Amino acid sequence: NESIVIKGKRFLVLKMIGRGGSSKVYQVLDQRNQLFAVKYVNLEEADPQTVESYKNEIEHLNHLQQYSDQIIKLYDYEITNSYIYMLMECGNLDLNTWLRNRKTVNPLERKFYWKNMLEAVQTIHKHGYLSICLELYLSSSVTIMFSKVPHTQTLHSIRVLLVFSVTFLCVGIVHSDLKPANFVIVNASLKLIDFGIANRIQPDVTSIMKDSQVGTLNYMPPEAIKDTSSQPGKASFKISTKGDVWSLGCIMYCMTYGKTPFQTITNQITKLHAIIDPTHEIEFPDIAEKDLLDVLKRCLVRNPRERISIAELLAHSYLKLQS
Ligand SMILES: CN1CCC(Oc2ccc(-c3[nH]nc4cccc(OCC5CCCCC5)c34)cc2)CC1
Repeated sequence: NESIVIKGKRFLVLKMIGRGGSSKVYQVLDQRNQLFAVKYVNLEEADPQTVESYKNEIEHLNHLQQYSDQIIKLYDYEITNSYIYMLMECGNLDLNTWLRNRKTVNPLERKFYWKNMLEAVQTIHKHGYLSICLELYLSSSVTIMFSKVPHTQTLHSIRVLLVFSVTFLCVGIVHSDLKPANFVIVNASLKLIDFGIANRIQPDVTSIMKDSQVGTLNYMPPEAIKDTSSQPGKASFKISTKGDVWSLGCIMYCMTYGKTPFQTITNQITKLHAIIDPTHEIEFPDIAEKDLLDVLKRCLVRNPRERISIAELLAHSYLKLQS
């Protein structure tokens, strides 16, 4: 077996976990026989935008470590002009594979995984770009308030910061491509492994397209399809945190009914129309857990403004541990 050296530490490669265009994820052992996941990105053929997207993802992942245990741990990383190595926490199984292998889901396990997913997504919404820039703006304006600099200079710099923060307000701080393959089971809880910034990672070559869920429409919110203002590949400001609520609702729908709401529609165009068509009623077969039924119905509301929020979902009676 080959080995990898990251920041002077040697790791033994056990197997490849998954691969994307220019990236691969390996399961490795360190000298103390600790298990890690290493994400390797080959930058030789990567264009500057791709390189930037990876650096962006590392920055985000590094920044979010401190806020929640539901974000995969990033222990170290090494960036050169030709490659990136990210030393991360290794999970047992991604949620997509887990869902495919499980016919029935234990209701308590489902409830626990739901809480983990909500906490992970709330973390990237709360501590994404938006809050960094607001914190910057607020802290700087407070310092200016108490400093002795002449007013004209002060007002000018507040204006600059205001423009800066408003611009960031428009740039999505949401994942906007959530699906089960973005979550991994580590011991008994779910953790988010990427933020939809860098290119997709598929499982190892043996598993074909369907496993990696790359480009699946099954979790896409209606507003992302209707949003004509965004060019392909551009983060559109119309996508809000509510888009992630729709995607999480689709994941939970799958954990409840064994399939996503529009999975039976195989033609991709027909599927897109169904997702945005208000007359296409999503079926909610009756289940014992009435609270869960309510959660699903409130997540899968086509109008993002009427859709339930992450904060309301975390306060929802479904997550109370009475049952
Ligand atoms: C199909 N087969 C795959 C291996 C194994 O499942 C996983 C094990 C570990 C993990 C993982 N841990 N830390 C991880 C840190 C980053 C990325 C990670 O995966 C990336 C990508 C791997 C393919 C599936 C989608 C996620 C990471 C993830 C899947 C068993 C099922």
